Amino acid sequence: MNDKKVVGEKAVEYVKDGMVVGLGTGSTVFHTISKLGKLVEEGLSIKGIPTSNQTEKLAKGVGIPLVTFNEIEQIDLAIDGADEVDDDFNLIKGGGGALLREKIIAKAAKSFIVIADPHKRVNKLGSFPLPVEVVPFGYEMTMKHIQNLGCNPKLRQSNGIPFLTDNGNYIFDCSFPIIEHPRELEKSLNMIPGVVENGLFVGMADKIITLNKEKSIIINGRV
Ligand SMILES: O=C[C@H](O)[C@H](O)[C@H](O)COP(=O)(O)O
Repeated sequence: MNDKKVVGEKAVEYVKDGMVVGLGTGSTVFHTISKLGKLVEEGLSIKGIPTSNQTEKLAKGVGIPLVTFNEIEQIDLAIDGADEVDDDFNLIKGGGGALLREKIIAKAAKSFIVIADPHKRVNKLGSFPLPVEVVPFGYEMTMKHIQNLGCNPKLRQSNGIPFLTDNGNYIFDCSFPIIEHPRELEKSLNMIPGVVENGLFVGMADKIITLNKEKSIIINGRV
């Protein structure tokens, strides 16, 4: 059984005719987007707004009509994966480098559903290095300020050169000890000049779709 496929396809049940849907990035939401493409083919009428160039390409490929922010009033629902999910619905995202657009879209959505295979579930965030997007200008100095918050930042590389996000920025993957206070850390990071955004999503997710040990689907909703 493909856990990512199971949770990814389950999320499709929340998509209704006429909705504007925020389309996340990654290997879990791949299954959501593929399934939505099939439903569009069968007559479902939705508009998608992608969180990355990769997702834009995928969504176009499966026939989902896309919109941009200047064409819509609001996003009804955003669906996305995560790198870590804690018991309080806090997330680490950005393993694929799409965290900035993902956060903009999650924030704009009336409802935000996170799909996570069981490996993503943790008691406390921090085993997965936290992605932090920074502008290239002065990144060496930005790195020192990030480091002062108590982590070991590594500049993400791709084929021997710095990885570039869809926004033309760099990513530091920051190994913290366990993150005890995600809200505070999220704010402190974003106070550093040069930091564009970080992968902590605190208090944003409304629903987590995952699997339990027996591989049954569980859906946790914020009360
Ligand atoms: O930048 C990438 C995103 O935050 C992804 O949603 C996250 O990395 C999870 O990806 P996957 O579903 O491939 O594990």
